[in-house]
Amino acid sequence: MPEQSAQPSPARSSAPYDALLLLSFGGPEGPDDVVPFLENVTRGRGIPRERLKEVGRHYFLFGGVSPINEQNRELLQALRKDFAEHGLDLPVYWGNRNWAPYLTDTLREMTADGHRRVLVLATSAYASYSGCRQYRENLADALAALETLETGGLEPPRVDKLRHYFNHPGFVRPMVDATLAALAELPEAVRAGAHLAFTTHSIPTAAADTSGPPQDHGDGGAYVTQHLDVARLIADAVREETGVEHPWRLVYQSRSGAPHIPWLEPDICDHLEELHGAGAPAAVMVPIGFVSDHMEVKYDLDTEAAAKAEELGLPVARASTVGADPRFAAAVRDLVLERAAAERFAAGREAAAPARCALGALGPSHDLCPAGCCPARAPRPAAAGED
Ligand SMILES: CC1=C(CCC(=O)O)c2cc3nc(cc4[nH]c(cc5[nH]c(cc1n2)c(C)c5CCC(=O)O)c(CCC(=O)O)c4C)C(CCC(=O)O)=C3C
Ligand SMILES: [Fe+2]
Repeated sequence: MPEQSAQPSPARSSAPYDALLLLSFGGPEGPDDVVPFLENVTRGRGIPRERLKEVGRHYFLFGGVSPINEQNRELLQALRKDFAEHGLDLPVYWGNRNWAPYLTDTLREMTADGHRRVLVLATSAYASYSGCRQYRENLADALAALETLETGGLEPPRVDKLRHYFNHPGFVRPMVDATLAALAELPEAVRAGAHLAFTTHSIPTAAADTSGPPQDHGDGGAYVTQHLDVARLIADAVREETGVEHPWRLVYQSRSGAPHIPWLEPDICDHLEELHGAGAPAAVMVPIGFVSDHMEVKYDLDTEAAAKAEELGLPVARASTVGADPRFAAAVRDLVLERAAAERFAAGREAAAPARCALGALGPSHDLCPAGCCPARAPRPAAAGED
């Protein structure tokens, strides 16, 4: 049998989907963008003014430019390249929640281009209100806005969201390599004793406890459980590779909100202090909570936490994020084909349910967020879920 054919085999078809939307946070691209961007992010969410000034300062330190948009452009190219090389004929668009190109504009363009079934890849790998439902709420808002906008009389497309990919090997393996590379940056004398500090965005403990489907609620919810699973997977893989058992812990960064509201702890800076106090010779910071090296990584880790480590005299290195790694692009292709096959199976157009790739103890995440998944404090319409 010939290996190649002009048409992708049914197993490699993305039908019924006709486009992929890369949906991200967005970030400012110059000094004049910073304040309007922060207004977009915080609209109606009561972030203290002091915190906003502080966050604005972080952006101004970098000329008002967040690295996130450039990284999404790179990911877009990586996805298009991977799809083209594997005969997957699926156009890829890009839209953001908080900055241009805005989600609503991109969805309008997709509608005008005739797309009827759109699959969404969010640049957030885990469950939580901020990392999942808020993206779904913004999708619902954008779809509602399309109804009142000039779309040439076209109905907005039907939108589905890819499942959480925190435990997909194409997300985990690049982080294993990045952790090994960061360990290699440390002076040899302290390398074997280095602690691994896996970091993610702190969120209110109330939001963590209600993250994921209702059966996962409580005790940090799916958010903490999923991060712990990824951290353990990376620590295990590093031990296998180096033969060294590096002590590790999941810690948090980038907290905001009022001081009297409990958020996930410890903060990375406090953790570095504690490590130093306990005689740890070095640490590697591994930002598993983020898909790319955006501002949270460049400022909160590379600037603030690095300064703390310097002050302590603790050697640290920081592992890079997955970004536009070709293995991640391939993982997205795998997830697209899996979801497309699942939709065809559900519609009775495919004989078997697709295989679903996942590492670790938790198994593949759900396709459709069930009712009560990562609830908002004030319920709002959200797309691509059961409620
Ligand atoms: C879980 C999570 C992720 C990871 C998942 C994902 O990637 O989505 C994430 C990503 C990001 N967060 C980002 C920026 C900001 N997040 C803020 C505020 C907040 N984030 C929260 C959580 C998360 N955030 C929360 C609970 C808040 C407070 C309340 C609220 O506002 O909901 C604020 C307001 C000021 C502040 O409070 O710091 C800003 C400016 C950027 C862009 C960076 C760039 O420009 O390079 C990115 C990728
Ligand atoms: Fe954030």
